[in-house]
Amino acid sequence: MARHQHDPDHLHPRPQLQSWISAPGSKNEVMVSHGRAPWYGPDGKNIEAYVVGIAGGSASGKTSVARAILSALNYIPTVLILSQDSFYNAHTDEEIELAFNNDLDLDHPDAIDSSLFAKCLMDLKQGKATEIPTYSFVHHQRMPEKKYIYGASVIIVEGIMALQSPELRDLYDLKVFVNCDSDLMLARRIKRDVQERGRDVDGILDQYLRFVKSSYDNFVQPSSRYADIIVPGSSNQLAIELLVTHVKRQLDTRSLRFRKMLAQMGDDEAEVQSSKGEEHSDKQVVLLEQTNQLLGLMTILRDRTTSRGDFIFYADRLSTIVVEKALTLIPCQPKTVKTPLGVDYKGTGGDDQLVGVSILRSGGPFSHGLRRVIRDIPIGGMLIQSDPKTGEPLLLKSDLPHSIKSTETSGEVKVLLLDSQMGTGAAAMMAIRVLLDHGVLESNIIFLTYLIAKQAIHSVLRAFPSIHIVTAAIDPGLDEMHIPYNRSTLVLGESAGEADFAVRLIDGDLTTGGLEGEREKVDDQREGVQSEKELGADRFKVPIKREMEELKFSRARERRGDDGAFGEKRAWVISPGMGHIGDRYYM
Ligand SMILES: Nc1ncnc2c1ncn2[C@@H]1O[C@H](COP(=O)(O)OP(=O)(O)O)[C@@H](O)[C@H]1O
Ligand SMILES: Nc1ccn([C@@H]2O[C@H](COP(=O)(O)O)[C@@H](O)[C@H]2O)c(=O)n1
Repeated sequence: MARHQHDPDHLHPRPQLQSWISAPGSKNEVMVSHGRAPWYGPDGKNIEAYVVGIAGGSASGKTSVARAILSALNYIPTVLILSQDSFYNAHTDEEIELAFNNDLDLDHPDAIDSSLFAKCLMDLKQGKATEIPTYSFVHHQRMPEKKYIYGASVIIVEGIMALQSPELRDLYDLKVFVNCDSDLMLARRIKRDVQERGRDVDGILDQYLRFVKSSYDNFVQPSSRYADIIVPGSSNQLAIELLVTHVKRQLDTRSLRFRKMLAQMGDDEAEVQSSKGEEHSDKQVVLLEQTNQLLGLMTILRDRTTSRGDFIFYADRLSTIVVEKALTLIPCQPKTVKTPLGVDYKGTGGDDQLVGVSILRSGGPFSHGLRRVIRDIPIGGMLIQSDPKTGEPLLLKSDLPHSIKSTETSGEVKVLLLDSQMGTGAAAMMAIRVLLDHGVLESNIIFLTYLIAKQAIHSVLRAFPSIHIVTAAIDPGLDEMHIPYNRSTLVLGESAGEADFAVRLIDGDLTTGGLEGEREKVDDQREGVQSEKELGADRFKVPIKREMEELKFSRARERRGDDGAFGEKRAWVISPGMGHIGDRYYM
């Protein structure tokens, strides 16, 4: 049974449908819901997205079937409809003129850029980010802008030639053909093309008689032999329900209980490692030298009686030390400058390809440290939080620096990935997976943290053996806890102190009221240091608020004296640890 199917669903508010391509009449749609659960296994390897290919004649009802499936899968975090319409070839001026005279054959398989279509689909299926072209039926032309897409769990492909190319067929998990009466298709097409594509009836009929009909007979209809399921083009609710049941069943077999699996695997592996005497010897982990000065700092940070002001001051101080250490892992470029005396000085320069990515919100303190060391470094954010019921990490949003989002530069970028602590390693793994999906090289990722649970080292390095981890401390314990919560005042993302930014963003009182004000005052005192807001909070604010408006921050309620625990929330906590670093720093 599907993970969320029986959730009475204020926990999973109804997803938003958005059309993501601005060209008129675009059929591409993406459905985004509360967050994306791990799309990879504990080995860090992506589990492929489920792909449904839908073919059928023009106006047979392909898009309508795709949309019906999409709405029926409303508990799946990201479902994408990818239309073949986006992949029409770019045309020359002569071809455009022919098209306006209904003299261009746009119904031949060669009219579609099938290899680009297959490449984009392959990227998405493998969990990678991709860029989709946009096409205008009004201008008969491919548009200059491309659309960045990342993170679909289910992809529904639709197009008249969707089952035509063997390259595309190989990528589908399920092949569907929409079978519709020709007269009905023509009637629908006339109506649609007049209303949506700026055509006149004479032209539509001309084009139909010249190209559309013969293409249907010669290419489209014969491709129905590849279909697993034939769906009628009208009165098709029952067929769609059967289709959806099948897809749901397939998806259920892929669902994971990720964090628990990691915690258990970490335990086993840590035992094996200790028995071999290999604890922490891995050269990928850089533990700061345990000087008296560092131990003194850690003592203050671990002490439950440390005031919030002191906690912030010493956390900031420690983050700069960790950042400085991490920078020693990045090769320097030689750089010659002129001194004020006009003499050459042969020194070194920073790496232009270096960026920071903060796992929000716990990475916030590190962003401050990083900005103190490299003032103008681009810093992106990823909003990852825990599902309160399962403890699984959920990716709510990623806002990455341009150099990571661009396929041209992502292979060169070096990323300092920032989070206050790593408990099970689940949030860290998710963040690393996002970076890899964008083409960042594993060996170019350095994870910076104050504190890491021993087990997390094994979990993360087992999956991603080439990353580096720089930490101030390694703790032995990781305990599963069951924390009571009141359903109407749910706390999210507190497991092991890993990213829990959303909770603050969804509570108007906290973001606009007293506590935020207090934080602002602290930030104001730091010259040249970005506030939490500047570091990404605002960018995440609107969508999170909209999608999760029913969720409230229970701690705030607790402080206000509300009670009524409703259920239990699962969390993994590092021991002896530093407590909930996000809360101690921000609240
Ligand atoms: N099952 C159906 N019953 C009634 N009208 C439908 C049905 N499916 C599609 N249509 C209508 O037919 C037109 C074309 O449908 P669409 O799904 O866009 O076709 P395609 O994607 O195959 O070109 C639309 O106006 C749509 O409302
Ligand atoms: N510039 C273009 C490109 C394509 N067409 C027609 O679109 C039909 C396919 O789209 P459906 O949404 O109907 O599947 C195809 O039959 C082409 O003739 C067009 O008119 N102009």
